[in-house]
Amino acid sequence: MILDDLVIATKKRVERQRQLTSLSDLKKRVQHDVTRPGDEFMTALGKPGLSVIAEIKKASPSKGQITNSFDYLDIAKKYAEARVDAISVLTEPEYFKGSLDYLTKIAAQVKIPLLRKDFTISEYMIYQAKAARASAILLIVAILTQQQLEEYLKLADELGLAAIVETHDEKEVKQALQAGAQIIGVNNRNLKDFSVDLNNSLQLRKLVPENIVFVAESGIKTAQDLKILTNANVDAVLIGETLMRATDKKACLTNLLGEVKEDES
Ligand SMILES: O=C(O)c1ccccc1NCC(=O)[C@H](O)[C@H](O)COP(=O)(O)O
Repeated sequence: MILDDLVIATKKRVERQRQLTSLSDLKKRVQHDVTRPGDEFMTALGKPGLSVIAEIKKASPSKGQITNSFDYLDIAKKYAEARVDAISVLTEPEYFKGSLDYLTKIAAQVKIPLLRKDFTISEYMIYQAKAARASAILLIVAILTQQQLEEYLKLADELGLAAIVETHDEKEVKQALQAGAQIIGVNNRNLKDFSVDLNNSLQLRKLVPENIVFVAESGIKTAQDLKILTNANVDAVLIGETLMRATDKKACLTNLLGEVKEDES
């Protein structure tokens, strides 16, 4: 499965990075940083009404290269102008053509909570996220043991970072809740065959208590999709490809959110 390949590639990448910057050096870099950007991320996603996390990604395993026009700073500024609630930045280089450097540079210019979207497999990557000025990290249940999930949630909290705990099915939602996740994401993309089904979010929403922030991820393309998810009491949506392919990102967001905003007002 693609997740296995992503984990192997990530382990190799982190090993190479450790040769350049040790974990103890990374820890020193963040030791005096007492900010808690995760709190803003949490507030942004949990506010009344539907919140939007807009994603910045150049490529993906399911779609290959998504766009040739990839001025990530300009895209982040456009998202900020459109008043999205948070931005997700792919930092995985091999399959998504991302970079942690993109996140650091965006954080320096755009004052919106940032999710480091990567395949977190070690505490090293959580310290990296803090040093890069992320507000939140992604923890994918399918690639972690229960013990890792709990330890990484605790470490993220100690560093003032929020965490989206990503799930795909009922069993994983239960694992996320048991680990104490405060934000649960449901990925609508089946990572075995890449098919997308919004019903996955609709079904699993029922298993997540109201006090936990619920994020629907992947395959969101139309205003009707957003309306359905809003009616199902989803707190936030993560939208990638649809926005990356839009030449006018602000107009695309306005169109997507049109009916939802009308209903909220
Ligand atoms: O998108 C993929 O091909 C993919 C494959 C393997 C692991 C993760 C993958 N995608 C990451 C994501 O979760 C999406 O980037 C995110 O949910 C946005 O999805 P979309 O709006 O469909 O671009």
